[in-house]
Amino acid sequence: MYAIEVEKLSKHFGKTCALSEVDLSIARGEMVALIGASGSGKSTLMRHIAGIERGDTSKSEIRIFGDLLQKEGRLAAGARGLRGKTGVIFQQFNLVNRLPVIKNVLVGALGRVAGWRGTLGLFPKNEKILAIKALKRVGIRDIAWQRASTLSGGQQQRAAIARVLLQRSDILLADEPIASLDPASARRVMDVMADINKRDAMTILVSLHQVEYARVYCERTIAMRDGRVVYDGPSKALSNEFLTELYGSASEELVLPGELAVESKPRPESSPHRETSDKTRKELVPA
Ligand SMILES: Nc1ncnc2c1ncn2[C@@H]1O[C@H](COP(=O)(O)OP(=O)(O)OP(=O)(O)O)[C@@H](O)[C@H]1O
Repeated sequence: MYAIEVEKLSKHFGKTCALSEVDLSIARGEMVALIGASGSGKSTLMRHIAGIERGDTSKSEIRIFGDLLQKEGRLAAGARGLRGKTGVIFQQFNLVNRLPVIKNVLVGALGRVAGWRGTLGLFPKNEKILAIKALKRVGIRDIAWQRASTLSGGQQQRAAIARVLLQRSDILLADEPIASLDPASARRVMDVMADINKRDAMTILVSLHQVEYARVYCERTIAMRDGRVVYDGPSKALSNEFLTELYGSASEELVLPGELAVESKPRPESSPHRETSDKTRKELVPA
């Protein structure tokens, strides 16, 4: 059973072709990287899979766990329900800054809480307990009552992941979640996602600017260029030379600057990844 199936998806914004006949399928429980230079269509593709954008009216289809999300530019009748299966995190703007972290996480439970209670922020005790558990899971239990505006970028992303946990989504679409983070924070966020993928079998599609993270955390990478899928296969095959073949000089954008000091380090108990062997998993430390 595929978690995500995209068939012949095209999208134009005026004369700009953002997606051109994209075909892909992602199995339940996979963690797949989506890479591509700026403007290659990654965010647009994610928004379509999340059901917040509609494709062109050409012959296209998106299915979530076999159920139709959109077809030929129209959202399906069951699209609303399917959206609930998908949690989304972005590079920025994930949290309401003036609210404490726990309230931001509790937003994930809104679908289960009566409308008026949710509006007033009156969440039942069991949901609060679940929110605390989710924060513990992502390693930021101790800042549950801090205002979101005071969190570092990495902590904000982990809070956003906790919200997706509370939402009980089956799919996580993470749109450049580590683009503005320092390497250590980026690794922690990737570790948390890898852990959720492994232990909860959550299907994850994560767009990344730097291919090094794809090689370490995702067995499979889908690479896009100018709205098309130009590679779909093992991440380990994406050598810098191959990237140059795919992207020409734009490949520089996809590789961390400078030589990487690659050192093997035993991974923490809480952050293994099912599909990444100890041999291939390396610490990424810019030299
Ligand atoms: N709402 C929009 N209106 C007009 N053009 C858009 C819109 N959204 C995306 N585009 C265009 O579609 C193309 C693909 O954009 P998209 O944001 O999907 O790329 P991306 O790979 O996510 O880029 P980045 O890595 O910079 O976020 C770009 O040319 C972009 O300018």
